[in-house]
Parts: sequence; structure tokens; C-alpha cells
Amino acid sequence: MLSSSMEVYENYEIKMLPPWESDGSKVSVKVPGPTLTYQNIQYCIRENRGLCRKRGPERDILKNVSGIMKTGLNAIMGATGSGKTSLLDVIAGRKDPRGLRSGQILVDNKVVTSDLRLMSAYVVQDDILMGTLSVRENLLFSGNLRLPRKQYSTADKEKKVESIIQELGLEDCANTKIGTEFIRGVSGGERKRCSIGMELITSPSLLFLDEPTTGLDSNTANSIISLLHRLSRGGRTIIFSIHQPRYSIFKLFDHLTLLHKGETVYAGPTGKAMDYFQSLGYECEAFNNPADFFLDITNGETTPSRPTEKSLAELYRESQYCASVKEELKCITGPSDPSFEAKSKAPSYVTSFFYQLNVVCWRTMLNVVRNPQTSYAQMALNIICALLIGLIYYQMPLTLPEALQNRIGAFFFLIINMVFGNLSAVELFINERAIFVHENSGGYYRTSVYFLSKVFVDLLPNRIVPIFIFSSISYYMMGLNPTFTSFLCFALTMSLVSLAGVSLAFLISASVSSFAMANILIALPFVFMMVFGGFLVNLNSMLNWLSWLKWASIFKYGLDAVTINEMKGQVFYGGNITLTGEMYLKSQGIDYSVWGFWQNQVALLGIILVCMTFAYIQLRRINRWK
Ligand SMILES: Nc1ncnc2c1ncn2[C@@H]1O[C@H](COP(=O)(O)OP(=O)(O)OP(=O)(O)O)[C@@H](O)[C@H]1O
Repeated sequence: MLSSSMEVYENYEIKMLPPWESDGSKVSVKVPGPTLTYQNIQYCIRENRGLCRKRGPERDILKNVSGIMKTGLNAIMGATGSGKTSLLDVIAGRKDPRGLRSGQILVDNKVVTSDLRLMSAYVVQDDILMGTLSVRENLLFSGNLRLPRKQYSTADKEKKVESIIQELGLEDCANTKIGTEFIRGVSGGERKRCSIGMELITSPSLLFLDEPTTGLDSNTANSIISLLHRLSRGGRTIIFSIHQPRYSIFKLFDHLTLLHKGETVYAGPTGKAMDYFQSLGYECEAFNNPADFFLDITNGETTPSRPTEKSLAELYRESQYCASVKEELKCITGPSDPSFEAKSKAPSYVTSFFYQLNVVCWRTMLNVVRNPQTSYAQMALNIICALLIGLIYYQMPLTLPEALQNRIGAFFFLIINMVFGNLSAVELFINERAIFVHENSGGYYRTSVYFLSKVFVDLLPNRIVPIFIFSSISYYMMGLNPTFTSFLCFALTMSLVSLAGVSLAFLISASVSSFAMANILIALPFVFMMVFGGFLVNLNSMLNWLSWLKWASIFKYGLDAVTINEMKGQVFYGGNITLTGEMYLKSQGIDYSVWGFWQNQVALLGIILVCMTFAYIQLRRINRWK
């Protein structure tokens, strides 16, 4: 079984062999963790080349590798680019399965299905945590979403979080925020511990870590590996890739897999690796770190006393270590049709949709409240713009020609402000892309939950409230139609225009992963919509085959709606000329009937719904594979 309760293992009597004498296949614990086996793994990637993203030739990054990982610390080492992370990702089921040409991965003789994958845990290299939340809040977030409510009450979850805080030695920083670019938070080591804690919450007995010590100073790295070592003695199989560990770290490993250019050059007990390479004629200098020595061998920087034509991978394949792995793998009989079994299980969540929505909305709200710069800027921008527009068009007269010119100019200005004032929305999904992908693929919550939390907590309060304030200031300063209904229609139109702009920004934000790309993609449709809005060019005089673009213009619907709202019923004077608002609207070809007004709101609503739906689809389509 993959899962074991943390409380249970805490009570085990742990019998440990001295680390350096451990033979890697016999870590002595009362209840062993799962055994992961992988056989003949061949993994290819195909790189896109050139501007047209032409598909290049396939490149093997893992070449027929096999191995067995048992309870204890299983390290995957190798020079940079040797395939450590790729092997870890493939056996953890995180790598795109389309690249897997052959091979089988079994955990306790079972094929790794989506559910099985969710029951193991994977700690990514770059700690993915919500920076505005404290260590305790992050752990509780993980616990709330990943522990079944039927088995764990709120008090149980809190107890579990506290036990993890103690287990990981995080008591001193439990209430400290993780940290963002604006908030100084916990240290690198505490961050890494918290990332491990986020995964330990489900008490997984199979834990994968991608380079857990990268970026940490040697003492912190030491304490992280010591922590993993301690956890492994509770009956866990811990598998991780690691770059260049110092000796005190290296000696804690139970099992070592050494890779070179996608091939295994050693896989066996860590304590036997030195003997193995010495038997091949390599001599380790006194005081040299064995880990460095092995990497020097794979890099060709150390030469053997008995040169051979054979590569290290070939020598390993002829060794007793490879033979014993093959022998053991022969005894493991996987299912007859592994692909069928793997596909037949769909991933399931342990909590309901509404519960997830509640928890994720709460976190999003905390995040907005604790990181209020964008909200403040949005509010300030709206107030300043409202005052500016109000002053420029202060109490517009009814006398011609300025009555018409100023009103249309003011409306165009307002709509531009509404649309472009929400450009900040493009950062929404890009900023949190890594955290969303990690949590969504880790079984925290559904895509729809995340999307709706953004709509409810970010979109509505952050965009609608400032617009009502903006409308109230500018509308009355400009001296527009004084009836309250007209004001409400004006504020509604402004809100819909703004939401339509935000929805398009959401769609682009969910579709690309870089700000530069998002900025290019958002500017283009906005500029085109502006041209087809009816202010810069008379749409009736435009080429027929081009003028249809006006139907996709947020500007056109917004401008038409506020113009009707203001002009209908107004009378303008100039010398001995009297012009009614209706006459003006007719001359512009604007339908000023009741439906003529509301059709603009319906069209804006349509744009919002279409963009939001596509934004959600794009979020679902984000590549979860590594
Ligand atoms: N998705 C991918 N697309 C393109 N190349 C890839 C992909 N995944 C892995 N590779 C390539 O496969 C090789 C092995 O990569 P991998 O990340 O596994 O190496 P590594 O040993 O973990 O290196 P490092 O220690 O630098 O992280 C590299 O040459 C890498 O560029």
C-alpha cells in the first residue's frame, strides 16, 4: 500500500544500520515502504526547431534504463544533462507519456495509475508556495484540500499540520509568511521544508524530490537530507535527484543510481559504489569526496589504471549489480496489459467541488488582501482618471457645436480608459501558472474551482467596485443626464465594457506563459477594436468586407450604449438651430429604440461569456507534463 499514516510510523521502533554500511536493499524498518521498479525505460524528446517550430529528429534522453528503488534514500546522481530529472519525472509519472518509447514502471508490482500517482508525492525543485500565506496556512491549505473530510475533522487536520510543523522543525517560523517580492519571508531551508511538508500532509510512503538541495547552503542542504533520511526510516521510499552532494550528505544515501548521457553507469548500494569503480581501475585520492570522484569518472576527468574500449554503461551492464537487478526484475510480474489498466483509472479528488471552491476562494482573498498593491493601483487609477475626465469635460453645455463634440469625445475617452485600465488582468494566470499547474496536477483542486475563485475574488470586487466609484465621480462632474436611471445605465455599460476587456485579458493570460507575449497579443485586438469603435472612422462609409469587424468591437457597443443613454431626450441649441438627441443618433445610424440600447449590453455580455469560456478551456489545456 502506498499510504501509511504519519502518526503510525512515529511509533515504530526504528532499527537503523550504520548509514555507510547499509547495503541499500535492506534498510531495516518495521513496515517497509513501497518498492518502485522500472524496466527498459526508453524516453525520447523531439525538439521544435526554427521560427516555424519545425519538428526536429527524436533524441533519446533515457536509454533502456532499469532499476529498483526500495525503502530508504534513493539518490539519482549524474553530471548536468545526464538525465537525472528526466528519470525522476518518468518514474514519478510526471513526464509527458508521449515520449515514452518503451518500458514499464511498477509500484509494488502495480502499474502507476493516476490515483496511485496522486497518492505519492512530488516536491518540485523551485518551491511552489503561496508567498502571502504563512507556513502554517500553506500546510493547512494542503491539508484541507488533500485529506478526505469524512476521515479528518477540522481539528484532525490542524493536529496533523502541527505534527508536521514539529516533525520538520518549523515551529519558529510557523506563523511567518513564505515571502514575495514585496514581503521578506522565511529562509531558503525553511521554504524547502515547507514544500516537503505540503506533500507529507497526505502521509505518502513514496516521495519524489527534484534536486532538493539546489540553491541551499551546505548546512541547510545537510539538514534537509538528514530530515529525508529520518523520514525514510519511518518506512518511506524516498527518491530524489541531486547534483553534487558533500560527503556528509552522500553517506546518508542508501541506494545510488549514477547516470551518464541517459544511461546507467552504476545502480546499487551506495556503500558498494566505491568498490565497484575501484574494481574497474579507478583510484580515489585520499580526502576526495566520493560523490565528486564518481562525477569525475562519468565526466571522463579521471582515467582508470586499466584502460578499456568499453564505455562505463557497457561495463555496468556486464557487472553483477546489473545482473542482480535483472534477476530481481524477472521475478516481478506486472499486469498483462499495463496500458489498459493505466488508462482505466481517472484521477479523483478527495474533497467536493463546493468545499474546494470555499478553500481556494479564501486563499485567493487572503492573497489579494495581503498583496494589495494591484488593487490600490487599480482604485487610484480609476479615481484619478475620473477626476481628470470630470475636470476636462466639466459640466458640459447644451450649446452647439461643443455639446456634441465634447460628449462624443468624453465617451470615447471613458471607454478607452475602461478597456485599457484593465491591462493588469493579463498577469493573473501568468503569475500563478506554476502554482496552478503544481496544485492542479497534485490533486488539490479542479481547474474550474481555480478559475471561479479568480472570477469571484479577483474579477468582481477588484474590477467592478472601482468602476462604480469611477462612474459616480465622472458622471456627475461632466453634468450628464441627471436622472438616476441614466446614471445606473451608464455605470452598467462601463462595468460591462470593463469586464469584456478583462475577459479578453483573461483569455490571453490563460493562453500564454510570458508577459511579453501577453502584452503583444492584448494590444493588437484592443487597437483594432478601437478603430472599429465608430469614433475614429465612420463605420457606414467603410468597405463592406471590412466593416463587419465592428461587430467584434467592445468599443462600438460601449460607445453606442452610452451615446444612446445620454442623447435620447436631449435638446441642443446653436444660434437658431435646434437639434434633438434622436436626430443626432439617427444621423449616425444608431438604433435608439429600447432594444437598440439593450442589444449593446447583450453583445458585451456575449463577448464576456465567450472569452471566459475560452479562458477556462485554455486553462484546462495547459500542459501539466514536464
Ligand atoms: N522536455 C524537454 N524538452 C527538451 N529537452 C529536454 C526535455 N527534457 C529533458 N530534455 C533534455 O534531456 C537532457 C537531460 O535533461 P535532465 O533535465 O533530465 O538532465 P539533468 O541531469 O537533470 O540536468 P540538470 O542537473 O542540469 O538539471 C538534457 O539535455 C535536456 O536538455
